[in-house]
Amino acid sequence: MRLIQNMCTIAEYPAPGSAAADYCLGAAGRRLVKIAVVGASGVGKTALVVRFLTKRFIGDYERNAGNLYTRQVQIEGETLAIQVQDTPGVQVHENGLSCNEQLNRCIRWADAVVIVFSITDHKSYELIGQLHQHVQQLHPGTRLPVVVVANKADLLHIKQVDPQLGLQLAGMLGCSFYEVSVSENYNDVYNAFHVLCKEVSHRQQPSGTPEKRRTSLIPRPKSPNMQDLKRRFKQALSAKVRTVTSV
Ligand SMILES: Nc1nc2c(ncn2[C@@H]2O[C@H](COP(=O)(O)OP(=O)(O)OP(=O)(O)O)[C@@H](O)[C@H]2O)c(=O)[nH]1
Repeated sequence: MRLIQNMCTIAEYPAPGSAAADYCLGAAGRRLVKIAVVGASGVGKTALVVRFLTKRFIGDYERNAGNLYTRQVQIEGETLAIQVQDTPGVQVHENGLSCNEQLNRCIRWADAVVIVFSITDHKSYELIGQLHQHVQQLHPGTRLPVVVVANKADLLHIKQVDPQLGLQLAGMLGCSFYEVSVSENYNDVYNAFHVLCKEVSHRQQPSGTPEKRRTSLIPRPKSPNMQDLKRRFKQALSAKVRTVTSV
């Protein structure tokens, strides 16, 4: 991973708000979007992250240790700093999902999550629901933006999951869904991250942002009903005054 260009490996699971976590923000102090990529082992999480960051598909990776990468993206005219946390594959035990503290810390740190499964691995698909639930449990009181990604769409001849099922499940969970082939297509990968960044960016906008202020500066046409009401109110008042003075 050290050879990858255009991004920097910062640290493994930096604590939220730590100096390491903010390192790649740079002096520009850009708004930061933090994304965790989770899923079963071998589904292509590292390949997905690397593809998004470098546009390149690199076939083989050493087993993932959970690296954090950063890049800048343009979202609606604003340059945002994005940190992407790759994570080791989630393990499943008899009594369900097994997420270690590292992974939980990473999910808590994130503003948004990409849940990846492979269409060639039904077990990885079966994890989606539990993973989504786990993510939301670690963010009580908010609904974290999540995108479900079905990877390895190029391997149709050995598929175990119909991508349509992924779409349905994502819909039920209220998530966006992307079917991608990290090895063959960059655009779908980019779109999946882009939609997530956009959602986080919108959520981060405090009220009274430039966007809102700009619109409030545009003079609004006065409601004809209000005008009418005012006119009638004045008429009624002057009639009353006339009545009072005539007594
Ligand atoms: N054919 C094909 N192979 C892919 C695709 N994406 C990833 N792979 C391959 O799948 C294997 C696993 O990819 P990784 O990115 O290491 O998967 P991972 O989810 O990070 O795996 P862990 O680190 O074990 O959690 C590698 O051999 C990749 O080259 C894809 O879209 N198509």
